Order: sequence, then C-alpha cells, then structure tokens
Amino acid sequence: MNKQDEDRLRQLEEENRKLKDYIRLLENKNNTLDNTVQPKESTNVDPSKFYAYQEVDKLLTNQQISRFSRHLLLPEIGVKGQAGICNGSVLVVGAGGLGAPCLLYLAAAGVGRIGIVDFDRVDISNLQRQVIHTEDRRDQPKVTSAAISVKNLNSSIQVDTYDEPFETHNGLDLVSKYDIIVDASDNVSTRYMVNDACIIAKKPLVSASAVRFDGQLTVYNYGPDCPCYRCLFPEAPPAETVTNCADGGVCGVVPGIMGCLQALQVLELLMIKGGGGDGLNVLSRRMVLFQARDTTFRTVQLRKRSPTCAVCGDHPSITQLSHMGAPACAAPRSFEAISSVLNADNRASVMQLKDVMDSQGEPGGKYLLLDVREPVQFDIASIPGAVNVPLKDIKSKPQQVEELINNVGGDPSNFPVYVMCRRGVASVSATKALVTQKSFGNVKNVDGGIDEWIRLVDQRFPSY
Ligand SMILES: Nc1ncnc2c1ncn2[C@@H]1O[C@H](COP(=O)(O)OP(=O)(O)OP(=O)(O)O)[C@@H](O)[C@H]1O
Repeated sequence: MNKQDEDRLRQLEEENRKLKDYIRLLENKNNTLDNTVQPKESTNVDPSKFYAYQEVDKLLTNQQISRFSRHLLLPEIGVKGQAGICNGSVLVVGAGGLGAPCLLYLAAAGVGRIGIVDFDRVDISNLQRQVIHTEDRRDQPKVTSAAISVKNLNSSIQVDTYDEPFETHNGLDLVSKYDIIVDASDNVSTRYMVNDACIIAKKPLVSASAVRFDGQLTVYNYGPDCPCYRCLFPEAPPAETVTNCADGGVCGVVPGIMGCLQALQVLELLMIKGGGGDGLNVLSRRMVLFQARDTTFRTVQLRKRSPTCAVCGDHPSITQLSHMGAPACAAPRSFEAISSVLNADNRASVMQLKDVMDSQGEPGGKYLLLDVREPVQFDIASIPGAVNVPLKDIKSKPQQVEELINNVGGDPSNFPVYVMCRRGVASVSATKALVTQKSFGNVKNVDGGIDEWIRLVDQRFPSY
C-alpha cells in the first residue's frame, strides 16, 4: 500500500470512528424520545464536536440513521447514498422467484417507495423459491402477499400494489411513476414491453432471468452506449425454444441469488442518484452469467447500443408498447385446440383410456401406454404399466415402439397404442410422428394428458 492509500485509509477509519460515535449519540437521543426505552447515558461524547455532521441530520432522520447505520459505515454508501435509497422509488415487475428476494432486500435497505406488479396468485409450487410468500397465503394475490412481507420487514416505506399484468395499455404509465424498474418476470413478451417502456420513459432497467441452474443479470438503458434488450435481441425467439420454470424446472436458490443481485444493482443506482455510491460500478454494458452446477460467475462485455434498434436507435419506429409473442397472462391454448390437428381416429379422451384400463387391465399385453415425457418427469409419477419413451426418441427412433409391440407378440399395424404426456402437447407431436410411419395402424393421443387425467380420473395422482 502506498503512502497516499495509507493516509486515506487512516482518514476513513477516523471518519468511521466519529460516525459510529455520532450514531451512538443519536441512538441515545432516539431512545430518549421513545418513552418505552430508558435513556442511555451518553459516554464522554461532546455533541459540539460533531458540527461536521450537521448535514446528516438534514438528509436522514435519526431513526433512519439508527436503522441503516451498517450502511452508513461504508464509505461507498455513506449518508448521501443512503438518502438516495430512502428517497428512491422502484417498480418490480413480477413477485415470483426473482422478485421475491429482490423486494425483500429493497425493503430492508429502506427504498422509500416500492411498486409491485403481478397478476398471479400464490401457488404451493411457488414456495420452493418465492420466499416472500407463505403457506397461509395460498391463492392470495401475489402482490398482496408480497406487500405484507415487505411491510412486516420495514413498515416505514410506501408500497404500491398493482394486481394486474404489466401490459401494453398500462406499462408506460406504471414505469413513469418510478425511478428504477426491475424486470423480474418470466416471459419474452413482458421483457420486450418492460424494455420498451423503460426506453420511452427514460428509466434504467435492472433485468435478470433464472431457469434450471443458470442465471443472467444486466442493467439496460444506463450509461453511454448501453444497449437495450431489443438491441441484443431484435427478434423474439420462437416460442418452442423458450423454457420456463414450470416446464424446465429451476433450482430455487438460483433466482434467489439473481434477485439479490438485482436488488444490489438497484441500490447502487439509487445511491449514485443520491450523490453517493463512490467507487461503485453499475453493471451496464456487461452481463453476469451465473452457473450453479459448478458455482461460477462470468461477466461478458455487451455490444454497444445499436443505432438501428427499433426502440432506442437513431430513428426509432417503436413509440408505443406492443406484444412480441403471446401476452404473459393470456390463457394458454387449450388442449382441445392443440389436439384438433389430429384425426378423430387418432384421439382418445382420458375417460376412454380409463375404460380400456378397467376392461383390459393395466397396459402391457393388449395395448401400449406410451408416456412421452422426459424421464425426469416420468420418475416423478406415472400411470402403472406406462412405458417411458421420450418424444425426441419417438421422433428419432420410432422402431423402438415397434420393438415394444413385437416383444408382447403384437402386430404394430393394429396393436392399440395410447400416447400421453403432461399437458397434451408433446403427445400430439409424438402421435403425429407415429401416424406418419406406415407400420403403426392404431395410435391414439390421450387428449389433455396427465393434467386431464388428474382432473377427471385420479385426483391422487400428484400434480407438479
Ligand atoms: N406481464 C406481467 N405482468 C405482471 N407480472 C408478470 C408478468 N409476466 C410475468 N409476471 C409474473 O412474474 C413472476 C415470475 O415468477 P416465476 O418465474 O418464479 O414464475 P411463476 O409463474 O411464479 O412460477 P411457475 O413458472 O413455476 O409456474 C410470476 O409471478 C408472474 O405472474
């Protein structure tokens, strides 16, 4: 360490010591004001020595000084940084896996006004990672549940709840009410809408995603040459290439980590806005990639803002919000609509499958029940007698199915094959793949799959 650094360090230590004394003094003063607490005797500190900290009194209340003292002790945060946090406002889109930890840390850090927008209700499968919700709040709006937890943590902040989707008609209005926006949603359409709204309303956007064991984080629309989401992804990816947590799964801690990192970026932005945040580098034009399998973080440089970007480019064509892909809260396509592409001969209802099972016994010798889910899902639960051949194998090696039929002495040209999956989507593809093979003469998709089986036949089958 050089002499200059040593001097600076000594100076900081001295300032910290004084600040600690000052905080102690104020704590004593607060306690005196609070009649339930006996006043502590001040040590031998003379308040007249602390004229240098008069400014503190103006930026933060005494209660805030006591509450956030551990922040104030950090030179990077200091009084101005904390005041920036306390006076700041943040809108969090999505109170799910990312939003839950992010909201809790924003509240704990004292962000003055927090807006929460989500249209969903608390489901038991959320609790594995959405730590802001609780068992007794099942079926409650997520925004209400999140607001309760946030207020329990810090009653002094203002919480605005929006029990509705962030949409084309309300997005701009919502964004314009807050300093910083957090995208904690889970779908492409919302990502584009939130991005575009932030560009149009000139707000920094802290964006993250988490699925399986992977997380990503960046800050858009902040600093010179910073690209926006649309600069990086001008076209929405095909729907079938996007994996969400409900289908792909997610290790609960991963969104926890990424949501905390989002909170950190928000706090840095607010500190800087308040005039503090010395030495803090906001994650703009860089993206953090977290890989939980071997616990690695990687930071990659992002390309510059694109001058041809449709929303932040030199000649933007987008000035209003619109959808890229299906709206987040639109009802998913019904299984009836999905299976209607098949001929009636190639379809069976779950009740028809049940009748076959009741009359002919478990699948095996007289008919085949092909479960085309991934093995990891088949292992969760399956119908007795079902055989697991994942969709990709059916497409690449349909002869596997022929072998299964041959093994029980059947003739593929008329042996009944029922094809099933979780929701009746993959099974339609599998049925189509088998039907196009001339060798199979009696293939039926089980419409609606296991979800429908649970609804109409067996409620004891675990839903996931
Ligand atoms: N346009 C939107 N407006 C408001 N909230 C949204 C929007 N799009 C997504 N969300 C919310 O973002 C949250 C994302 O959370 P998460 O990724 O953990 O998924 P989930 O839907 O809660 O759970 P799962 O995918 O396992 O069913 C959800 O609560 C969802 O309702």
